[in-house]
Amino acid sequence: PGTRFKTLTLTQAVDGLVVFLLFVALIDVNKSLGDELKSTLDQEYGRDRTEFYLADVTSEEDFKGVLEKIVKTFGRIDILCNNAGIINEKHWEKTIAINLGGVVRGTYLALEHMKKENGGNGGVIVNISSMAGLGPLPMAPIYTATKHGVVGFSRAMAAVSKLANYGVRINILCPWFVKTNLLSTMNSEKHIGSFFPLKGIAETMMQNRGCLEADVVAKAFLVLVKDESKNGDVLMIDPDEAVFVSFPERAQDFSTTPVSLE
Ligand SMILES: NC(=O)C1=CN([C@@H]2O[C@H](COP(=O)(O)OP(=O)(O)OC[C@H]3O[C@@H](n4cnc5c(N)ncnc54)[C@H](O)[C@@H]3O)[C@@H](O)[C@H]2O)C=CC1
Ligand SMILES: CCCCCC(=O)CC\C=C/C=C/C=C/[C@@H](O)[C@@H](O)CCCC(=O)O
Repeated sequence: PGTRFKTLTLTQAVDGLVVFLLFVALIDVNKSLGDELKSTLDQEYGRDRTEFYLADVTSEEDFKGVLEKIVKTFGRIDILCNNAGIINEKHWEKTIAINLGGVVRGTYLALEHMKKENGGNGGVIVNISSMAGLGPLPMAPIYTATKHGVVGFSRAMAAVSKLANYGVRINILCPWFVKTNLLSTMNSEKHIGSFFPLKGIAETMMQNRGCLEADVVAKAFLVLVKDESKNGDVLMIDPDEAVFVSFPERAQDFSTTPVSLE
């Protein structure tokens, strides 16, 4: 949902994905972006390989209805990518509703169709977080919070799926800065609000280490889709490497410094 890379980069980005899959459903709240993307993919792969569905991931009715339409038409959901995301530190409730609420909703709704106890075929869900989901970005505390939430929620749901034998793997992708429309919103006070004076931090990070192309992110996505040993795994990708992140098994296993409460 909100699975949207720039038209050119999406064609490159999901090259392997569309070839790999029988059918790709594109879900987005932006009709013009969705129609444009479908048109590009039709030219690349033929008119019967993708379909665009207009939906707002913050709407239970929209999202539920679209997934039901997709399952009715194609019989199943094998892979879901919860990708919709924005940066808006001013209207932070909207950011939470999309970046975290949309991922929760998409995960729960898809599991109803995918989990084996419901007669589903199992499959894999990949939730798109960010490296800001692993370490705070000072210019975007709400964005940071939503991306940390995506990591925590998805890791917990992966444990649920394993314990409940859903047959659905749930993994997390944490990219560095990527050349997409989202980055343009970083430079506007309208989106960053009172943290706008700190935007130089992100600019310096990009100057020092560059930006990823969307097709590289898509290759990392396919690792999480194809490696059936991965469930609850967090793949971090930056301009130098793609690495699986290790977390302590328990909260108390983090490196700690004792404090006397006397
Ligand atoms: N661009 C970057 O530097 C990075 C992006 N990400 C994450 O990647 C994901 C994709 O973002 P990008 O492709 O970079 O940005 P983008 O702005 O190009 O794509 C986001 C898509 O989500 C859609 N969307 C927004 N609100 C929606 C809603 N309520 N319902 C349905 N669709 C909605 C937009 O219409 C757009 O097509 C986001 O979750 C973002 O946080 C993670 C790390 C870095
Ligand atoms: C608000 C902009 C979000 C843009 C889209 C992204 O999700 C990009 C995230 C990319 C990298 C995030 C890295 C975070 C690193 C933190 O652990 C910390 O190292 C940042 C410290 C920044 C500083 O003070 O130098």
